[in-house]
Amino acid sequence: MRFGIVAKLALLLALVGVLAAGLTGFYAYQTSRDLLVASAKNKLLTSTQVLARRILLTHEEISRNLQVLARHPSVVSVLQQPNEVEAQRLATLLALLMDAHPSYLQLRVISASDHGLEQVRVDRVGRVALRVRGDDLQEKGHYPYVAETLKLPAGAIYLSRITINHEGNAGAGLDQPTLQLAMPVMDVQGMAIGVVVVNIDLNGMFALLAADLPPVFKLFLANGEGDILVHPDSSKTFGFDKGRRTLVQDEFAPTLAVVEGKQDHVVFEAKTDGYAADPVVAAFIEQKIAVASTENRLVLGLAQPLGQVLEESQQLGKVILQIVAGLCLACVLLALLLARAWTRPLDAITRAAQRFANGQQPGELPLERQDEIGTLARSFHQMHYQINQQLADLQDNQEELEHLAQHDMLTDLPNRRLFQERLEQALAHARRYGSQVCLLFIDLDAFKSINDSLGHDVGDVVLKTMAERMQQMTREVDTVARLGGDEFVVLLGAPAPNDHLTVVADKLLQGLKAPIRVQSHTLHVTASIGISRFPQDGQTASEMLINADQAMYNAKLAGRDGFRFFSNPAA
Ligand SMILES: Nc1nc2c(ncn2[C@@H]2O[C@H](COP(=O)(O)OP(=O)(O)OP(=O)(O)O)[C@@H](O)[C@H]2O)c(=O)[nH]1
Repeated sequence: MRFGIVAKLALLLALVGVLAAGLTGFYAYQTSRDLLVASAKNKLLTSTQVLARRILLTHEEISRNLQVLARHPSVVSVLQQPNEVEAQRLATLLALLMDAHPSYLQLRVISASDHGLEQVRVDRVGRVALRVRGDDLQEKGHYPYVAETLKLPAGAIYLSRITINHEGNAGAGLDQPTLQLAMPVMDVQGMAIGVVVVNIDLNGMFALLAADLPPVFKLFLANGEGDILVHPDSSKTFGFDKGRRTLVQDEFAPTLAVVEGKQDHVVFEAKTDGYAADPVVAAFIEQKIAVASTENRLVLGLAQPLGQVLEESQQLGKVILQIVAGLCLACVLLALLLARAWTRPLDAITRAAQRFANGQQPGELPLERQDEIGTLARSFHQMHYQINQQLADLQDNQEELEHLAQHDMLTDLPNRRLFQERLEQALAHARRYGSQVCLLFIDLDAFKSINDSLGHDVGDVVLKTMAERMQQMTREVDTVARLGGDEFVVLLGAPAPNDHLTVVADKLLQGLKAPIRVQSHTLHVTASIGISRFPQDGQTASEMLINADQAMYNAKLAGRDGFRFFSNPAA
């Protein structure tokens, strides 16, 4: 039972501790996880915005280059009066520009006349830019980047759709994701006489733009309708080129709001469709490009596997788990110690109660405590005191009862019952050791007349006085008893020869008849004594008493105020 309370209390405290530690750990882990995801989303959004800004800057740079070319005298000259010297100078310039910009696949100066004949064209072949000459130059007037650009005002930029380039003379850009930017070239009258066109290697450009992004960041690009143009899984790009559209909003549903222009950005956690096994955290933004074209919106996104984002939280989780385990252990130990400390005073009270139940002293109790345990201890102490007190009273009462059962109420002398016991003991002792027992039977003379003449109260005083005198005149080892009425007996504790007995009886007679003053009366009360001795006058207690009584009766017959020895008539 005692262990039960300790165990239960310890279990309860340990449970509370473990629960608190566990919940704290769980919320710490959950909060760190949420913070990491939120931080990853922020980082992704910022990186996507930086990337979009770079695209804008790249676009502006290309525009500036086209503007430089569109106004370049060599370009105007070649378009107005084609000549080889100027064409070669221009080709060299274009080659230099391509060397400086690795994402430029092709730079061309195309005439507005001659069905849009390519006047000067430089293609990228491997790592070098080479001029294309003669019959390899083609008529491009029917291509939108020529026809549409020629309609633009001076300095305006044409931006093509981003597509897979299937143009016959695309060179290195053939079957590659490409976009074309073009600008009209004006003569002094402001008439468009040709265009300058640059073909951009989309993959190359994005590889450069995204070069300093963390490798775990995956790049996504879609056009304004959501057609995926750049994707970690290249099979999902340019679906429209293969006759089936692959849309970014199909892969990441939250991007629909951006594609539809309802939001300029979204950040979310989502399951991917195959290129990564785990869910990802992603940020997508809309990037507008200031050109007169249907292709003036891009949807740009970056994604990072959630597992990689949470790597740090996994580490933290392990540390938290270790801390929680340590805390739990500490809680259990602390709970045990506390439970033991708290129940120790209760143990002391329980032990005290057990000792008390076994009749021992209860021992120390925590009486000085001011709490409920102290109250319990003090109550127990009080209860212990009262029970002891009652036991003592009971003992006293029992002793008193025993005394009453064995003593005469009036004189407080041993009564007949106690006297009988003592006489039997004395006889047994005498039988064993061959010693003597002497019994003096004393009866007051004419006591009845005192009662009758002076009243019972006076008679009582006489009886008490006689009893006191008998006790005073006998020794401690002797027993004086009142058998009833005015009959007393004296059992001598030590054997005495007959002459000594005579002295004792005489002394008693003399002592008893001394005057007694009661109220206004002076009484002279005598007594008669009969003596019986063991072994000669009787063998049993009743024989001894009867024979002493007989002897006393003889003393009465002889005139009272005297004593007689029992004389066996058969002897
Ligand atoms: N006051 C008083 N009287 C008692 C008590 N017990 C008995 N007596 C009386 O004691 C008297 C005893 O008288 P007895 O011994 O028979 O007669 P007696 O007058 O002494 O005459 P003898 O014995 O022949 O001398 C009776 O009257 C009883 O009523 C008692 O406790 N108190």
